[in-house]
Amino acid sequence: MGRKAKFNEGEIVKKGPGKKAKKQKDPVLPKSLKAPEDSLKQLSSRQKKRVKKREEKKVELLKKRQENRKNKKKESDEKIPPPPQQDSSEEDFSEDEEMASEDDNVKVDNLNDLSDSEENHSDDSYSDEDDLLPIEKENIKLKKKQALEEKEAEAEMQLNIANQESFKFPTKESEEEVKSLQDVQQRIREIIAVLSEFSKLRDAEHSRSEYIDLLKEDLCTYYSYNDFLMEKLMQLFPLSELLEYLEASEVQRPLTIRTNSLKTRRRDLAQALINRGVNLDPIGKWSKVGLVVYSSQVPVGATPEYLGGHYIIQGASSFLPVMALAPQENERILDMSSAPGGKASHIAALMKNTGVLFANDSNKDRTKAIVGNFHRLGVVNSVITCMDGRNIPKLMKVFFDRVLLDAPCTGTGVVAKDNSVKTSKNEIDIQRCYNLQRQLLLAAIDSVNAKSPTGGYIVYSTCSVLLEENEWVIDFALKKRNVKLVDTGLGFGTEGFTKYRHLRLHPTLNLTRRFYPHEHNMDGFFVAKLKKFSNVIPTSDTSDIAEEVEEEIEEAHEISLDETVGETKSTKVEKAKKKASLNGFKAKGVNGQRQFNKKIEDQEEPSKISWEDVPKKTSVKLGKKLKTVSKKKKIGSLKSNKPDKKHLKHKNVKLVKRHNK
Ligand SMILES: C[S@@+](CC[C@H](N)C(=O)[O-])C[C@H]1O[C@@H](n2cnc3c(N)ncnc32)[C@H](O)[C@@H]1O
Repeated sequence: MGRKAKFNEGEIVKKGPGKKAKKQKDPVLPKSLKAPEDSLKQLSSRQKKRVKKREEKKVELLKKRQENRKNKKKESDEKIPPPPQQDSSEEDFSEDEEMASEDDNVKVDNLNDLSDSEENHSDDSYSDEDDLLPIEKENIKLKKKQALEEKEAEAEMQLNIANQESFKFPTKESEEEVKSLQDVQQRIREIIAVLSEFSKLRDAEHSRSEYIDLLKEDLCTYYSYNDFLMEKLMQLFPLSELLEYLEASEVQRPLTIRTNSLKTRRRDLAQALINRGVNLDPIGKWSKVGLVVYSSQVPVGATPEYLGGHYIIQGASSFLPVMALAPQENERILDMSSAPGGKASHIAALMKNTGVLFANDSNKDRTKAIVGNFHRLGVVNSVITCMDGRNIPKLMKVFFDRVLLDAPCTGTGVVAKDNSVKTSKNEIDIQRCYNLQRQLLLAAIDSVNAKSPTGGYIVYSTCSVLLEENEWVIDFALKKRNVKLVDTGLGFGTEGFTKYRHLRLHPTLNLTRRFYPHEHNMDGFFVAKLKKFSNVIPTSDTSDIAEEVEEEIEEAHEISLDETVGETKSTKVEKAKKKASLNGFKAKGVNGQRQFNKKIEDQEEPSKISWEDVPKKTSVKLGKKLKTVSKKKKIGSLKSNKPDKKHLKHKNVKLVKRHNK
């Protein structure tokens, strides 16, 4: 293929021109790429001088070495007579010695020339830099800059450490001094630094809780939260993350819109809005309908596209519960608390206006907003109702394929939108919320048909970050109804809590998802997806594994008291306990948990439960306490995920057994 280039022209002896070669000359390397014949020609006058200097030095060095060698030989010839025979190793040794002495000389020379060589070195680097490409020069500059920055950072860190060490716990007098916000911020950092290495940096006179109280006080001052909410947040997040969360909550989330797929496609909508001077992008890979708006020359809530119902302004987090619900065409779906209809219209779009969508809200005024939005967005498969969601199962029990409960909540996840949340919430508000949320969730579950061929799902969501309104509500439902948690299918989000301080929640709560402003650039949000596996509502005396465990222990105890069987009391009880632990429950703690559950169930009206009420470990005591255990059985179950039938079957077996005995 083609002619071969001959870059080694000098070496090749031509055998004679070929046919082609006669017509055309062989290709040769262009002059610009060829190595310069006389490299000195290319050097500047300064470089030439330096090269000359180096050459001279080399020659001098060589001369010195030769002289040294000659002198040595002379000395050795005069002093030591040559040995008659030398073996090779000795020869090597003398040679080594010679080499070493030579090296020493060189070293001495080098040492003498140190200042010189340093000069040379800098000269060399200078000349090297001269030869470098611009990009390489830039690289060197960048490296120098980086090194400088590292040095500065190190110095700053040392300064911080020095500051940390000098942090003094404030006295009452110093506390009274008026401080700027900057001072408060600085002290927040200092306290966090002390808390991170408490044993080393603490003031021995002050306890950890004193430091934490001081930190809480400063955080409340700096971020304008009330004491109650700040304490809740401090319990939720590790300190380092807490600061990130608080900072992110100060900033509004990006403006996002959802394409109404009933009327247009995202691509067409984006083009139309770009033409109007809207700077936007797809929201992310996780949504096919979301767009994030960076800037706009027109009000996004008043464009012809908006008025024509091609999109709705909706926070990114609001997409999530509907995506988790995954509505199907021709289903019967209920949005239990749907005003102003943002999520409900998304559900209608995914149903492609088929089936029936019940959009309910207890607030009459707010339902008007649902009507308006549905008109604008072209939702035609809906029935808008205004009733207390808790009453829906009375009218439509086991009726829906899917239910969304986007529950009323404290809104602690959306402080960036509504600053008043920071200071307006207290314990009573939270209790009021979670009591209503629990009742609504049970009603939502009771409205769903477990036998739905396509569904049987309930999605629960809130825009709160508090555990009491999220995992705790779900944990309650898991105990009260025949539902189990399933994957939300969202593919991202932080796992829900299964442990919180000394509270232990159902292990599957890790399937729920939390969303945070500092992690996901969304409002604080919670999503859980439940699957109903039986339409039977467990009654209060329906038992569960934990109860069975207690029964077994009780039974064993009764038997041992009767002394009808050969086995001793202790062995019977031990056997039962073993069986219990095999069932996955420890006998210890069950009773305590039960008492705690009862307290929750009794809370129809808001009342104060502090986390300290949660029992850590309460052992089931045998003997006198047995009566109390059996009384409590009537109150409720610890976990009612088991279908009733199975349980009753089990009970029957047990009754027969007892009868036989
Ligand atoms: C978080 S908002 C719902 C937002 C709505 N899902 C959306 O995306 O547009 C909670 C709603 O619950 C309603 N609500 C409060 N108590 C209710 C109850 N007992 N039954 C039904 N809805 C209730 C409120 O009126 C409020 O509109």
